[in-house]
Amino acid sequence: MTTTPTPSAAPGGPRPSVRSTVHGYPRIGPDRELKRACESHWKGRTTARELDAVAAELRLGVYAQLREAGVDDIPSNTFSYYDHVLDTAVLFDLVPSRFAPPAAAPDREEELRRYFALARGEQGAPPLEMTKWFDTNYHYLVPELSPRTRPRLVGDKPVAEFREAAEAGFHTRPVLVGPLTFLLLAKPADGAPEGWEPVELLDQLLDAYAQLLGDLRAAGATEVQLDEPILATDEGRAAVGHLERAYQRLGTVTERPSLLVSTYFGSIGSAALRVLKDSAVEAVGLDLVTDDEGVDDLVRVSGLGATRLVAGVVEGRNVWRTDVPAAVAALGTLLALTDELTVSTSCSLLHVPLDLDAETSLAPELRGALAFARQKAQETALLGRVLSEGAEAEYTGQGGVRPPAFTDARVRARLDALGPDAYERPRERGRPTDTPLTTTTIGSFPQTAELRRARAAHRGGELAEEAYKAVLREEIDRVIALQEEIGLDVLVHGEPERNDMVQYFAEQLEGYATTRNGWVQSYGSRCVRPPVLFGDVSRPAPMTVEWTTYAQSRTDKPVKGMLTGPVTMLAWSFVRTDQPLGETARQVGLALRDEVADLERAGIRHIQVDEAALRELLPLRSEHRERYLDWAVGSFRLATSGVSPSTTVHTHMCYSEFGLIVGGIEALDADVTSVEAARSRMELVRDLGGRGHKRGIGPGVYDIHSPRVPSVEEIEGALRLAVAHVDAQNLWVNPDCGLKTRGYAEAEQALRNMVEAARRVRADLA
Ligand code: MET
Ligand SMILES: [Zn+2]
Repeated sequence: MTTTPTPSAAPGGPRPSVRSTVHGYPRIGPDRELKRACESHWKGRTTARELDAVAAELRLGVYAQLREAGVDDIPSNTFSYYDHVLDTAVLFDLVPSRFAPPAAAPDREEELRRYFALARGEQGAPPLEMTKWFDTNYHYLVPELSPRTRPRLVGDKPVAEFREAAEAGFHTRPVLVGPLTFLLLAKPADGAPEGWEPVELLDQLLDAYAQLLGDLRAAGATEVQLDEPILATDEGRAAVGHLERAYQRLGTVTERPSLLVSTYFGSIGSAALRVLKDSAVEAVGLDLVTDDEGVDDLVRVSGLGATRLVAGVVEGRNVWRTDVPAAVAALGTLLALTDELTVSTSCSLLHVPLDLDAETSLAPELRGALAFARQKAQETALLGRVLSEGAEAEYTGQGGVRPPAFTDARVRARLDALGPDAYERPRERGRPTDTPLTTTTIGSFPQTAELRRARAAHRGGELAEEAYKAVLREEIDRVIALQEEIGLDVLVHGEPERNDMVQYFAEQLEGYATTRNGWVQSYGSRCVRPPVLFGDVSRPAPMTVEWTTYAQSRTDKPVKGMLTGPVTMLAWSFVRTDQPLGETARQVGLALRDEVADLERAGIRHIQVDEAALRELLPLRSEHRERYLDWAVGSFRLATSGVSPSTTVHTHMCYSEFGLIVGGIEALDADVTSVEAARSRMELVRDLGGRGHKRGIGPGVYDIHSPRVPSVEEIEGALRLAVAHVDAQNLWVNPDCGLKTRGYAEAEQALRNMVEAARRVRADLA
């Protein structure tokens, strides 16, 4: 390997002083301690003090780990019991009125109870809505604001955590959600006047932030980080006026720490960058990984001058090792565009697992290409040392992160040989059924404790393969019998063999690896283990045929096969970055196409390919969307277009805000599309109806996210609304998502009510 000469601001001059930091760090603990501690507190098994003690230990563990990694500037207030946006709302007293106000002097028990009630709901008060944090799989709680909301500083979490760290010997940089991002992510509360927007509270909120900055300074903080990822979206970029006002105001606070405005998940454009450069803000953090435009923006504003650049060159939300020589070279270019530089991650490390050292069973070649949060912290520290101390010797051998063995010539040859007809089904293919309002479900049935135990025992080697399979077959028998008895039209096998809709397939596909301990927070105490898509993907053997055909053998009614689509397989995995995502999606599409063909050959007439995450991966900026939808749709069509015209292709999505991708949904060309519509009053049905959608549509008629059983009348109402917009022959009747998180008692009753409602509406049509 060739060693890149270490750059310095002035060739031959003194080395620049470059520091290192990270924007944030995983909070869940090495062994998901936070999950366990929260869940046992919710069950009433531990006191607030006991929970607080676990949390304090986790925080100090993070600081110690970052120091040990060699990171110079350590962030604090990156911890949260549930979500950092929720923390911000509570900090500034932005709590909807349906939650009882706190007692005059609430004790800690009461304080935490109220906090978790916002996240999880309580008697008579449903929780705040939860939605995806930008284009990640982390979910935040959406603040509800109205013109009557009065932001004021009522909490001290950032100050308390700063002090706690200081007492333990760590001088930290408190991290706050920035005011602009907070307001643009909030929504108007029910009853707010039409057209009113939360950003109208900006000035009042800034006063509260100003007070907080003063408090932090008084506690000894010298720098504060304000996260403004909203600037990577169209909406944020359009709000430069507000941005200017916000940082103008915060800049004038007399006794304050210096301000780092950190942006991530994409470039922010030169207009926003110029505003920040010209403001009183001392440092700006830029994501230089997600797209190529960050450096261009810097050039366009002629560099940052005296404003310090916190350069996000270490990828914060994927798991690949940094190509250190390439990063050193990139940082060299940046040194010409700023007087002062700090090396950082592209975003918070919240989105990657904690420590690669906890993985013992990954193949060594793959392991050598990976870095989790702790390793990424070490990388930023190393980059800082290389630039300021010339520690080149430390990184010999840290380039070339991807061994060539991960490519598969057969996969590439097969894809190259495909013509355009591989992506097309005939336009004329008749109706999937003769009945209007065909009833079905989305795929999974309740995952009982017994099933989970059997799966764990099978994994642990205590339950032999055949015995495990017998348990699964028994479960399928029961699910099929139940559906027949309830009177559903298109049945499913219930997915009892799947731990997770992505991991199940990742375990069986070539090119994918799964981790033992690679947990990442998804929401609250819920963590997921995204698999790693590292190489060319192919399907060595059928993945679902055994279970689907077994189910079909138990009934005369059609059984629908269930697969997870290419985009969702990518969205909920860590994906290789050495080729465009679209290319990787096509490989997954091809592997699924093989599975679809095998299902069809085995006599399965309905095949569903779930694209639950189609909306999630939609680029944050509209200019990138057409290209995305192009490859997303292409990979789905590759997976599904090999079937005969008489096979019914279904797809499923679980979001309600589809406005932006209605065209994409149409382009998938599925025969039946089921969507989450229960909570959005069938807006999508109207949208599609308005566009003259010709294929089947199954707007979810009830919300499976709640244990509540919907009444027949309620479902009937939803269906009557739907038939007003969609031809009844095209209307399918189903819940809004899979039933795996529900119990049998409620799932069964809800399905009975659903089938009865469909019968009533059908009878009226006749
Ligand atoms: N087929 C899957 C299920 O029913 C789809 C879930 S979408 C998150 O569980
Ligand atoms: Zn779903």
